[in-house]
Order: sequence, then C-alpha cells, then structure tokens
Amino acid sequence: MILDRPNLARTLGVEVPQRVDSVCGVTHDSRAVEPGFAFVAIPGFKRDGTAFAADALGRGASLIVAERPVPGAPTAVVPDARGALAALAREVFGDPSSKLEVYGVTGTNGKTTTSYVLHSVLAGACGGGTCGLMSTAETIVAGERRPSVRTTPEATEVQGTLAEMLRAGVGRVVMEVSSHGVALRRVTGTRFAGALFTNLTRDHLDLHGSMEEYFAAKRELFLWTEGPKLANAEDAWGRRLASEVDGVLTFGGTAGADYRVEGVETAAGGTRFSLRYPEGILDLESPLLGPYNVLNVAGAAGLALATGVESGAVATAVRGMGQVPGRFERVVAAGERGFEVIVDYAHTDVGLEAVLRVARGVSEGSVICVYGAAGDRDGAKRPAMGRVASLFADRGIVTTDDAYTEDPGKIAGEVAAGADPSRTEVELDRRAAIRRALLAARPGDVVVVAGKGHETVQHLPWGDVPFHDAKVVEELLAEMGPNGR
Ligand SMILES: CC(=O)N[C@H]1[C@@H](OP(=O)(O)OP(=O)(O)OC[C@H]2O[C@@H](n3ccc(=O)[nH]c3=O)[C@H](O)[C@@H]2O)O[C@H](CO)[C@@H](O)[C@@H]1O[C@H](C)C(=O)N[C@@H](C)C(=O)N[C@H](CCC(=O)O)C(=O)O
Ligand SMILES: Nc1ncnc2c1ncn2[C@@H]1O[C@H](COP(=O)(O)OP(=O)(O)OP(=O)(O)O)[C@@H](O)[C@H]1O
Repeated sequence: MILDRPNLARTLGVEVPQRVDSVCGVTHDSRAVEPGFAFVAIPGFKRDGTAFAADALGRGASLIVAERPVPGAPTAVVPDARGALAALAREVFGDPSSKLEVYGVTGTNGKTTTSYVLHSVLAGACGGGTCGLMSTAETIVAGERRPSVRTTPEATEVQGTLAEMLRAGVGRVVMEVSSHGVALRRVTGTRFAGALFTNLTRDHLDLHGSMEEYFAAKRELFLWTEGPKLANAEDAWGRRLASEVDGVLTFGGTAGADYRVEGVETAAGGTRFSLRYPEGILDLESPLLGPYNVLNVAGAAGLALATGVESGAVATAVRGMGQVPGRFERVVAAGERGFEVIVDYAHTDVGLEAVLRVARGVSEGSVICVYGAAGDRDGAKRPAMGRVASLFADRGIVTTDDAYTEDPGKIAGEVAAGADPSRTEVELDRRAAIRRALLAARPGDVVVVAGKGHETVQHLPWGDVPFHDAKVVEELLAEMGPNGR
C-alpha cells in the first residue's frame, strides 16, 4: 500500500520532510531497499543503521526514518526506530491482523509444540488451509509449508506474511511470539485475538539482562491481547501473569486451574488425560509423549475451547495430529535396530531434562545423549546443560551446536564443566559425536540427539554448513550397515 505524507506523519507521529510525497514500502535493511521505500535506521547491537542511509538513498529510498537527523537526507526523526518500523510495516501491508484472528504463543519452552497442537485444532475446526502458522520450525500459508528463519521475524516479514495469508483466504493464524519478538518490537501493533503462556525459565538473559525483564517482555503480549488469554498454572511465572493481568485463565494439573488436567495415563504410543473446564470435561488422547506435552496439549486445547471451537473437534484434531518436526522425533524406532534414536530441539537445561526423562521412560537399557550449547547466547545455561545430561543420561557426548562466532571448544568445555566427568566425553565434530553414540548403542538403549531438531544448517565461526541431525543419523546407520559396527 502507498502511504502519502499525511499518512506517514500520522503513523510515525512526527513531521515528515516536505520533499517526501509518499513511500511504497519499508525495510530496516539498506540492502533490501527498492525505489520509493522508507529505510528505517535501527541502532543495532553491533552497528548503527544510520551508517547505511547513503546506501539506502543510493538504492532509491524516498525517506530515512532514524532516531537522529541524517545530514543531507530526507529524515523523519522518531524516538524509537524499531517502533516506527513496526508501525510503518503494519500500515504498508494494510494492517492485516485487524482482519485476521491471530493467536500468540509465548514462553521459554514449548512454544513450537503448543503452536502445532493449536494449529492442528484450528485447522481441523475451520478447514485445512484456512489456518496459518508462523513458528520456529515452519511457516504454513494456506496449506503451503515453508522453512522459517526466525521464531518471530522482523516486523516487515510478520506483517507481509500476515497480509499474504489474508489474501490467500486464511482466517486464523497461530504465531509463536519470542521474547526477542516483543522486546525488539517485531510484533508491536499486531492485534492478537488470543494468547498463551507456556512457562518461563532462565534463557536469553544476554538480551533481557534479568528474569524480571524477560518476564516483562512476555507479559506485554498479554496486555495487548483482546480475546482469551491462558497461562500455565504449574509455572510460578504463569501464576504471576494470571494474577497481574486481567482476564488470564489458567491451565494445568494444579487445583483451581480453569482448564484442569486430570487422570493422565501414558503409554508407548501417546498420552490420555481429561481436561475439566468451566463448561464441561473433555477426554483427550494425544500422540505426544511426556508430562510437558500434556501441558502443551492442555494449553492449546484450552485456548481453542475458549475461542469457541466445539469440544469434539478439539479431541479429534488432537488425536489425529502429526509429528512436530524435530521434537521427540523418533528417527529410528526400537523395532528397526533394537535401539531407538530420537532427535529433539532441546537447547535449554529445562528442555533437555524434559526430553531425557521421557527417553528414560521408554528405554529398556541406557540413555546416551549427544548435546551441546549455542554460542553468542546466555552462557550461564552451559554448565546447567551438562548437569542435567549427567543426571538423566547414562552417557553424555558433548558436541558443537550453533557456535556462531564463539570457539566450539570453549563452549564445550563450559558445558562439560557442569557434567559428571565419569560419564561425559567431548567430541567437537557433531557428525563424529553422533557416530560415537550410534556405535555405543545396544539393544534397549535410547540415543537422544539434542539441540538442533528440525534445523538444517549449523552456524559455525568459519561459516554455515548444512547439517540435519535426522539425516545424519540415517546416513551414519546406512554406512554402518545392518549389523551396525
Ligand atoms: C540479537 C538480535 O536479535 N539481533 C537482531 C538485531 O541485529 P543487530 O542489532 O546486531 O544488527 P546490526 O548488525 O547491528 O545492524 C543494525 C542495522 O543495520 C542494518 N544494516 C546492516 C548492514 C547493511 O549493509 N545494511 C543495513 O541496513 C541491519 O539490517 C540492522 O537493522 O537487529 C536485526 C534487525 O532487526 C535482527 O535481524 C537481529 O536478529 C538476529 C538475526 C538474530 O539472530 N536474532 C535472534 C537471537 C532472535 O531474534 N531469536 C529469536 C528466538 C530466540 C529463541 O527463542 O530461541 C527469534 O524470534 O527468532
Ligand atoms: N512445556 C514444556 N516444558 C519444558 N520443556 C519443554 C516443553 N515443551 C517442550 N519442551 C522441550 O523443549 C524442546 C523445544 O520445544 P519447543 O520447540 O516446543 O519449544 P520452543 O519454546 O518453541 O523453543 P524455541 O524457543 O527454541 O523455539 C522440546 O523438544 C522439549 O525437549
């Protein structure tokens, strides 16, 4: 949509230079500028976007939006460039969330899984392609599946994708909302018709500084949300959210939860439980294993019920839902080799403990875990990962995750420092580490390859390399042959 000067001034809340008639698009990256665009110069963590104003003008930008004047450039000076980017993106794309029902899912662990369950339920209830998904693993637009790059992308991509969904006839959208997404204003101005909070555990303190700030970012989503809001009653931060924000309902096994989990029964193929809620009681059967997935399913089912989806439709969709990519993905089932291989996205100590407890439950022998921690991120979780692996796996092989710009050996050392040395070894080459685990596996064992889940690229200091845990497992097993050595 073209924004003329009065519209620009209204959207930005500041004066726009007389020589700017209109803009036809917006971006924060000078390399993506097209003629007639507004370039929003973000004061980044590493660089100041105003340094790229000349590049943007050279590519035909009509307007620079920045937090300080840019000499010689037609500049609208705003107090908050990221907020301005979000506001412009919403207007340029015709404010799509005002014509959609967007459901935001946030929390440290379980966002993707909960989003998949909710998407399955809403898609089942309103007809396949008419429910969209924006998640860490995939973006689904009118039934078409695409890999995602971020959990919550930049505002221009958020608004552009919502607009595309609207054009394709989508009516409801499930969106994973990361704390980066809120704090960096990627979803500011998006209208949320419902929201769900899974839990809060230590992570991302490199961005937020403290748990209070981290919580505040999550909480903000609930202040904007107009429709039903649900929070996990089993999590202390979830209870706090429910006590601080009007209208937040709770779910979980806790007495007094509005959507109360009862009678959990676990079998090798899935989990059954009942959800008692204000209007009735619903029996649910899900293919997802583990107590944490009971909560993920309960939250998603609760939110769907709260939005008016009929209970039978919720139960049918939960029963029939497929695999969440890279979440407790059984790459090798026990019957094939005598041992199981599971790929899981666990990359926090809480996530790793959750998946290893389930692996322990299905293992008739040992649990062998290949794991690591990412670089350029909150370093405090590294020894915690090691501690958890030693507590819940019989053997831990510490390897390289996404090291980004950090030395993989240094990260592995910090992870291993929290682990029990008698059951821990370090193999920095991820492929070799997985190979070592597969060679060690005996009948009845479970091998867990943790950290990368659905991802297909490893980010290393010397560049990005293709790497997909599930594919690597399959390749290694093929190399090893049927008898395995
Ligand atoms: C740590 C972080 O979130 N960084 C974000 C931040 O980058 P930055 O401040 O370092 O950017 P910078 O390099 O200093 O550049 C400043 C500005 O100059 C612009 N620029 C730069 C070069 C150029 O030639 N021209 C140009 O215009 C850049 O586009 C940018 O707007 O601002 C950029 C623009 O908004 C983001 O793309 C970038 O996200 C990066 C890619 C990222 O990796 N983010 C991760 C941590 C993230 O957001 N993760 C969460 C999920 C986390 C989880 O739950 O696990 C997510 O939602 O995906
Ligand atoms: N409710 C939960 N509580 C604790 N751990 C969980 C929960 N749900 C999932 N996990 C663990 O965390 C891993 C990641 O799950 P999922 O991708 O659903 O979370 P996420 O919040 O989307 O993660 P990310 O923010 O990195 O995208 C799972 O593979 C599992 O090991």
